[in-house]
Amino acid sequence: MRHFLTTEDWTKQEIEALLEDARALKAAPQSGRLRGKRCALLFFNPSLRTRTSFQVGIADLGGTSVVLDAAGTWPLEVEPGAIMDGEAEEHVAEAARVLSTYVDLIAIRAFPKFEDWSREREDPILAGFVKHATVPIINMETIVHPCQELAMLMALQARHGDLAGKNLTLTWTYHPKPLNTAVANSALLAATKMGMNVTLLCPSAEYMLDEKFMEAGRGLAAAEGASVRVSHDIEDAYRGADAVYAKSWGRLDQIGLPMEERLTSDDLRRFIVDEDKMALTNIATFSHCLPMRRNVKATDAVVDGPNSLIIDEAENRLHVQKAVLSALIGS
Ligand SMILES: CC(=O)N[C@@H](CCCN)C(=O)O
Ligand SMILES: NC(=O)OP(=O)(O)O
Repeated sequence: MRHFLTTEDWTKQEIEALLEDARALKAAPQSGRLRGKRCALLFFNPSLRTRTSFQVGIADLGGTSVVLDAAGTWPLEVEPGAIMDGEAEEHVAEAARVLSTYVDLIAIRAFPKFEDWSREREDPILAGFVKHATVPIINMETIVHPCQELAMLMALQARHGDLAGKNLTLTWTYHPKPLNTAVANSALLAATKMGMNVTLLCPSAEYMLDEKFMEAGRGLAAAEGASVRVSHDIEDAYRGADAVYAKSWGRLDQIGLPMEERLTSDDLRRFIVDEDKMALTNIATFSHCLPMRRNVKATDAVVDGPNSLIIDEAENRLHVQKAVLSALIGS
């Protein structure tokens, strides 16, 4: 039995095969590959794209899905051995095993709570389901977002062809709230796996991603003869980029502090993706996972410009997830 938890568990050839199948599914959306199959989609956080594209995609393949919003199910405990005298009414040991008797696959979205990174970086909710469920698990975004990775790669390949040797600048952007690092971790993993040279642009060393993802990215890049570098210099990081990917994230060293102590300096609004910065690039494409605050993360001119891939990438979520579902439980 195979899961889709992180692309780190899938070889480059397997990722290429998923992308190839996604293109086939885009051309011929309907099939009976999931006939008789039932999927549970469990959301601990909001979603527009993931929720819709999974439900529609499962229907396209002849399967059925049930969406469970965590707010509408029982508060869940995931710690092994917990004395459950707090908020949680149910342990993942039961939740995962019971769901496994009803459905053929469980997909989970569970962002870190940004309370204790040393624990959250182990992805405890997803790990709890993997441990106790007896059906395949798909990660719909936890500390990585592998479905977004595939959608990003599909959009980049459609525009750039072979991605090997192309330069991707992954830029941090301002956002009023400290956001999850999952999509940034994932953009790094996906791009390096395909042999792109990644420049990670962020304001200072405090904004670095978790070293385990940096190390993984460096390893993947090295295997493809590509590179990962970090820059805190906006002009330097944009120069020569073929693709710009934007994401905001909160400082890992501030996780657990009260929100009023985690405010981002207004000065960092200058990291917005705008036409002046894009003019430094090699006529780069622009993308972002969405949802996106316009004129905070990127200007309207960039978002609505001819090199913006945001809608293509979002559409691709449907196609790539159908390929993943087919690979895990399809006939
Ligand atoms: C506003 C917010 O929390 N955005 C999330 C959503 C990512 C895509 N699902 C983030 O930027 O991490
Ligand atoms: N990009 C993405 O995962 O979108 P949603 O959060 O709307 O699902």
